[in-house]
Amino acid sequence: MAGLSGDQVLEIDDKTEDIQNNINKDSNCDSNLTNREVTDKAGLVVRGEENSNNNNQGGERDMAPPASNSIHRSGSRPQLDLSKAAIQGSSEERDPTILLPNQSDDISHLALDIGGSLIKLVYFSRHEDRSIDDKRKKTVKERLGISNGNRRSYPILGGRLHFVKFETSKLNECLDFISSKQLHRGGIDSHHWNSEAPANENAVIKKATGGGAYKFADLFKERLGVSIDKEDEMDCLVAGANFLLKAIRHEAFTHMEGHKEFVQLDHNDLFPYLLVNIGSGVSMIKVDGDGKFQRVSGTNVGGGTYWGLGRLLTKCKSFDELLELSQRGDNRTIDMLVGDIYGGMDYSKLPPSILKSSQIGLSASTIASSFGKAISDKKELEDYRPEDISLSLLRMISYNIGQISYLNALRFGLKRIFFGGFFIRGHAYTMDTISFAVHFWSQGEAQAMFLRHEGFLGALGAFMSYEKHGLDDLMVHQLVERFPMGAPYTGGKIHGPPLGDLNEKASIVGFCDIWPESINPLEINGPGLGLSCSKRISWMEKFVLKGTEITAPVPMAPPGTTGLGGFEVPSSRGGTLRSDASALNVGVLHLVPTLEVFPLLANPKMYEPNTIDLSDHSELEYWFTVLSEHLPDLVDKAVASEGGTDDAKRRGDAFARAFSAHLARLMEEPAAYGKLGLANLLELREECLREFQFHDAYRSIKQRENEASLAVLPDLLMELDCMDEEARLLTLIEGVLAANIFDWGSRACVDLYHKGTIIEIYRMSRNKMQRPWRVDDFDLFKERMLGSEGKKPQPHNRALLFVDNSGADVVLGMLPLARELIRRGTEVVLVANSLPALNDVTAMELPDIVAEAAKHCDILRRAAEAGGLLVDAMNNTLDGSKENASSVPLMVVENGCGSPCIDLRQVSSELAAAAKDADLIILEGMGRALHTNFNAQFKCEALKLAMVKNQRLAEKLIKGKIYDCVCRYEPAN
Ligand SMILES: CC(C)(COP(=O)(O)O)[C@@H](O)C(=O)NCCC(=O)O
Ligand SMILES: [Mn+2]
Repeated sequence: MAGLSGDQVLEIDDKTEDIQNNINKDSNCDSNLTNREVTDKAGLVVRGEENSNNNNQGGERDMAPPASNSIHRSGSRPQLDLSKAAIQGSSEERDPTILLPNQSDDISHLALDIGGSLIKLVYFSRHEDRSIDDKRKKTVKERLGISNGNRRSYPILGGRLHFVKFETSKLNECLDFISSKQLHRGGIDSHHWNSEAPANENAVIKKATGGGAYKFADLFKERLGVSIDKEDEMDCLVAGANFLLKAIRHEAFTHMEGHKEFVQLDHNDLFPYLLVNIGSGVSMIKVDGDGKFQRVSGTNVGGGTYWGLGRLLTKCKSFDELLELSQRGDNRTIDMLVGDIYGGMDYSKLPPSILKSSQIGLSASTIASSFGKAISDKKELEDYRPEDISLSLLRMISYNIGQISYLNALRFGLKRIFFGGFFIRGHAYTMDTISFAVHFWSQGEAQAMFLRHEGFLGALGAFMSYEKHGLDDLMVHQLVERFPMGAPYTGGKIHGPPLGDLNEKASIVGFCDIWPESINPLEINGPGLGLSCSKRISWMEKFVLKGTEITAPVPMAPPGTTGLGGFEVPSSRGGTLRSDASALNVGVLHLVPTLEVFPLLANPKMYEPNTIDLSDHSELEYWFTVLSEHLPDLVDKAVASEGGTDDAKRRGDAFARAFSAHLARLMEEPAAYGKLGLANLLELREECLREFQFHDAYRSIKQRENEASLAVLPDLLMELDCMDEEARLLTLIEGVLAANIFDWGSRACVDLYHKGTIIEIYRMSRNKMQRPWRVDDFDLFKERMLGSEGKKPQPHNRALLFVDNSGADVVLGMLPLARELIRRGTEVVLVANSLPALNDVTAMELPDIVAEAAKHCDILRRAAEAGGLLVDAMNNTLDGSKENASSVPLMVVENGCGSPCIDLRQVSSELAAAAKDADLIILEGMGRALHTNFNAQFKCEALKLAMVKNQRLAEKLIKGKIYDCVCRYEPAN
């Protein structure tokens, strides 16, 4: 099959002479472009070592973006600064956007659920939109018919929803937290949460639910000057559950025998359901719709019973300790089992003369009576192991709740039962036990489902009770969940007193719990926490130290004996309980009202972006290893991109630890953060980099490759123009495939770059482009483009080109292809990332690249002018042509993501609008066309182009080998 073998590629260093061919090997043109000239023109050698040496000498500083590019977050309190406020656009518009040029801080809002054992906090931080409404955007908006009028008013441009909890006994820590984040300010009246803070702070009202909203109201007033507006607990639970079930894709899951599976819910068929909230006590609520519910039952035997009795019987100091203890327990020592009564025999195996009904089917290990053995044993409390007591209690309570729940579901004919409340704590054994009881009593007819945000239903509901926040009608695709470093380890713990020096760092508890999302880590010792410390840099040292303590959560030793003696044996033995059992599996919810489902997906409900299934453990292990091995190199690049300073090195180190910890966590529990695909892992890496303030690790590499490629573009275009249509189309597609080799995310490719210049590699790659490619639908595509038997087909109306990498990939691959389409009368929209990811080109960078290319090409220039990409229209035509007639436009839109892959369920509104009139999609690169969307079906024609730069993927996906190519053409669905 076609493609470069590893050996062939390795010849580059020795055989530079072999690649003296011109870019177009078949060209009849008398190109005078020699390899030497190319290299000189480009002036570039991309040998990795030379690169990083330069970087380490601080050579990159020049390339650093202007300061305004970095996200500024002041630690001081957000107060709206209305000075110089102005209406953007027409003031006659219905909800005109008001620009606050001097407003720089987040705006936060808070709701609480103050329960008997835990305080749950949901708070929202909103960022003012500081994106520049540049000319490109304006023209694109005009062309695509996007107006500000359809922008929602609340929240103006989204924000983030955070979830934190505290033990109620540590209320003061909670108050400190609220105070340090200034969450008690902002929002005056209880209805309009987006009203701004009044001068008189005493008027500030916060929504709260749970008993503590009454009990601690005075304390809130005294300490924070906040009045508590009490919300009905049931109302809140239901509102919270409804919001989660409708708005979060991977919220509900089943948990049977240690296996977690996310449930795809049909939002139109959600009601009715039974909501079982297990807090200190248990409420069972029949939910028929938004705000329509009835508390149908409950039980006083709940989480409080487990914790209360458990504390008395075992002397445990915390709920989590008690839960942990249960994992080493054996309940047979204390529970009376069927076998104990029947001499070790299953009830069903008793002789028929004794067995009245063989239908009961109780096994010898079934618990006949919880704690029943304690009656006959002549033992005292001290004679029982606390571990066994804890397990026996846990099973007793969980089974009981499962059973009562099922009976209530049966009573009202409800198909679905959702369990929430902090009793569950993501504890595998508890969930298995409840699931088992539901399954057992319903004889498999009913299934228990659990919620990832189990403990936050009430707090979320209280939050929803602020009117007009616009969250109630948010859709799944408008929410992006992110897992900052703090999230998996959130314990809601607050820092101790101000830190003097590094020796005190060990005393910080939960250091990483609260900084990443709303406090600029660089200011962690600054005013953000109300702490003052002159050693500004010390936070990172502390983090790094703390990071070494953050090992992957270690599973407890399997109890071995646990589990025997149930109705049957739940096979999950709580092995997934982490050492920090209170840790949350929830991230920060980013609310992005501008995200939309890509309108050209043939079947959005069935769409699954990921091609590789990471629930296959060997697959997960492989990608885990690949990403771990990439890490040192990535850290080098990231640190170099920030000038190689000591601060950058420390951040690089912390990033490596954070990302490794995430990987380890996911290896242990792949579904911890929702359903996991390769795209999520690759995105997590980019997010993690951003979290540590590395905004564009490959910036200088991208710039150099762009310059080198732009230098040879005119020659390439000249050669192309000498070809006939058919040869040109083939050369263009070859060009895209060949240039896709410039991928800094692939180990094999990076090794290659150490052996040659980009131009050498590019030529080599092109010369190896023999057809047929491993997946080769070129002839079909050619027929669609050029027609057959003399019939000229209708050109496409609009093509969306999802571009991938900077440098040769976009300049020598995708731009010439775009030019060909434009030449045929097709509007072209280049779709690029909103944020950097590896060496992918971004929508911000593209206009400059296009402008540079347009200097040498009239077709591109006219199209770019028409698409608003050229700010100053050039007067001189370069090819002497007088064709000044208007051209079809070339536009650039952002895709809404910052990852090497793309999930088409969540794209920018710009892209969704551009898709409206599109009849051709070209997806390019491994990330966008193979890892994701390889199997995606579209309503319009689709061309998927990529070079496979990973041996394993090549074997799995196309039964080929590394450097094989994919050209998949699919007609409209
Ligand atoms: C990150 C990538 C998807 C980027 O590929 P691209 O979309 O640029 O073609 C790809 O480089 C990749 O899958 N890399 C990891 C595997 C490896 O090192 O082989
Ligand atoms: Mn890429």
